[in-house]
Amino acid sequence: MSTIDGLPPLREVIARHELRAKKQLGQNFLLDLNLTAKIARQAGDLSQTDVLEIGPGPGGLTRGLLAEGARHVLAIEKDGRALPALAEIAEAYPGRLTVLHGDALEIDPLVHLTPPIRIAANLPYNVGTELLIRWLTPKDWPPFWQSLTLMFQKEVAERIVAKPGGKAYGRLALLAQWRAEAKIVMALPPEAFVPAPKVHSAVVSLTALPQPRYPADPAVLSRVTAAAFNQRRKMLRASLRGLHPDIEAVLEAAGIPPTARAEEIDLERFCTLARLLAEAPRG
Ligand SMILES: C[S@@+](CC[C@H](N)C(=O)[O-])C[C@H]1O[C@@H](n2cnc3c(N)ncnc32)[C@H](O)[C@@H]1O
Repeated sequence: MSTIDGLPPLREVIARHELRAKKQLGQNFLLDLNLTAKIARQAGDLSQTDVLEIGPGPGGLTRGLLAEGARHVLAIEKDGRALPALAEIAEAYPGRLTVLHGDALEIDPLVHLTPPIRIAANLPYNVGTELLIRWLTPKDWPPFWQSLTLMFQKEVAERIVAKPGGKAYGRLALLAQWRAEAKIVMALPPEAFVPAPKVHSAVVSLTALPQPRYPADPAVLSRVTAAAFNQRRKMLRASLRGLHPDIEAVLEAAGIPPTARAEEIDLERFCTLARLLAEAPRG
């Protein structure tokens, strides 16, 4: 059977390299190359771009990214069993695929990448969320990446793009939307993966904004949103009491009713609150 890139079908690759999915590595593979090419297209024009891919596994998404014209893909994979399959792809795309064997949480990929850089990944959800938070909270902004195209459990994807007023809205939404444009671009049912996970999935696209949507000090904003959402059912005058001796006055100055709860407050008002707290003497 031929495939869109002329390499063997992924089912055959997996069988030949005995890549039985390991649960502890969160392995749910995408084997449909039309689907992986479609995900790769969501990452935008890749022809002049280096792509950082985390967790390539047998290489379904990697092949999608290369077939869609990525200038260079740097793939970091923890499971050594996947390396022979990835080496075959590297051979088919000379000079365009570099594979690093290791834990993406411990490797600094920057030395291997040339800007502009985009990131794409279908990762175990716990690793994905931790990396997302790191990518969204660098020391300086704009970050090293232009866009993130990431597969998440549907419920996590909904938390990233959530607007005020619902259960999904919280720190992750504020963090993502403060300095990036975040949207869900694809929904995938469990059967899209082998083996099928228990949950539905979605691809989230995040494009870095040149500067934050509203000015605020990142550390103060983080402190305010942590305090507000750690006790999300309390009124803000109670949950934020430790941040200022007269928190009610500061809330009112920010246009926030002191009796409101965190999930009712939009990003702009959280940023105003963070600015006022940064100016005011600490309680
Ligand atoms: C959900 S599978 C996806 C594989 C492939 N991208 C696909 O779409 O078919 C997640 C992949 O991430 C790898 N992985 C898990 N934890 C990792 C980590 N900390 N660093 C790098 N890769 C990791 C797994 O071995 C696995 O290959």
